[in-house]
Amino acid sequence: MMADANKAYVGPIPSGKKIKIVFVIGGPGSGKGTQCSKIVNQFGYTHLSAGDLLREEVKSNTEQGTMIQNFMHEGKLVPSDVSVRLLLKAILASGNDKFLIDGFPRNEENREAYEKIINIDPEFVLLIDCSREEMERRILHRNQGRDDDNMDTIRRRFQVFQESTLPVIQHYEKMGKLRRVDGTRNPDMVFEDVKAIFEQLNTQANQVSIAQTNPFKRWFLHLCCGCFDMQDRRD
Ligand SMILES: Nc1ncnc2c1ncn2[C@@H]1O[C@H](COP(=O)(O)OP(=O)(O)OP(=O)(O)O)[C@@H](O)[C@H]1O
Ligand SMILES: Nc1ccn([C@@H]2O[C@H](COP(=O)(O)O)[C@@H](O)[C@H]2O)c(=O)n1
Repeated sequence: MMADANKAYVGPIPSGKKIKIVFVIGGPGSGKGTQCSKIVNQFGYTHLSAGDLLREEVKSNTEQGTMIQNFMHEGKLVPSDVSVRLLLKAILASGNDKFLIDGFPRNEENREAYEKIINIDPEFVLLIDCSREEMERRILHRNQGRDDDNMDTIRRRFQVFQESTLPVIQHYEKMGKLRRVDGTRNPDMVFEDVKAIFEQLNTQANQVSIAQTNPFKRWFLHLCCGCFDMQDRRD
């Protein structure tokens, strides 16, 4: 049997480390990767694409790589412990403390395995909403030589999205964690909405840290927010 590094023990994440996770989900070709690059440039996250990590693993020529290739070729989801361990390994290898996890969780099994193995509550889940016709058109024009960008596999990937990913979306919606953007527009317009969501997260984080560290600034912030409130009411 060939040596298989990914079956080796990985983790856990050191308990004192504060790590921020944002999940980015959406149908195949909805523009997840495209928006993630823009978020990375503007907000300094590390982009981890579950699909890219799996594609890398396929190249490793291991038994696990061949198993993954078979799942991907059919547009099916790879067993969750495999994708979660690849994600964990990538998080541990990175020096960063904030991650966009793109294309994950794709089903309830992914979500449960993540909660068992990584268990860092996502700040929020960004859903890029797009019509099926538009996603299909984009994938067929993508031209990146992906083995799964053919009509048969695309059909299967859409089916997986409908049957397996929608319950995950509903789960996060119930928890108040879902942030939905209309992904049918051009990439810059979509990013305007995405940017506003990340800016809001930064504002909340700043207010929390100010409140935690400095009572004078907390009082000042309270005063300013009060003034802005009054300004809003006057307008
Ligand atoms: N808003 C957009 N408008 C038009 N084309 C787009 C838009 N966003 C992305 N694209 C193009 O559509 C194709 C798919 O985009 P991308 O790879 O970002 O999607 P994805 O959701 O990551 O796909 P997959 O799930 O299949 O990996 C790419 O060729 C990309 O350049
Ligand atoms: N959580 C995941 C993510 C992806 N896969 C497999 O990879 C294929 C391509 O994914 P993209 O996000 O790059 O479109 C996908 O069709 C699955 O076969 C997975 O199993 N689990």
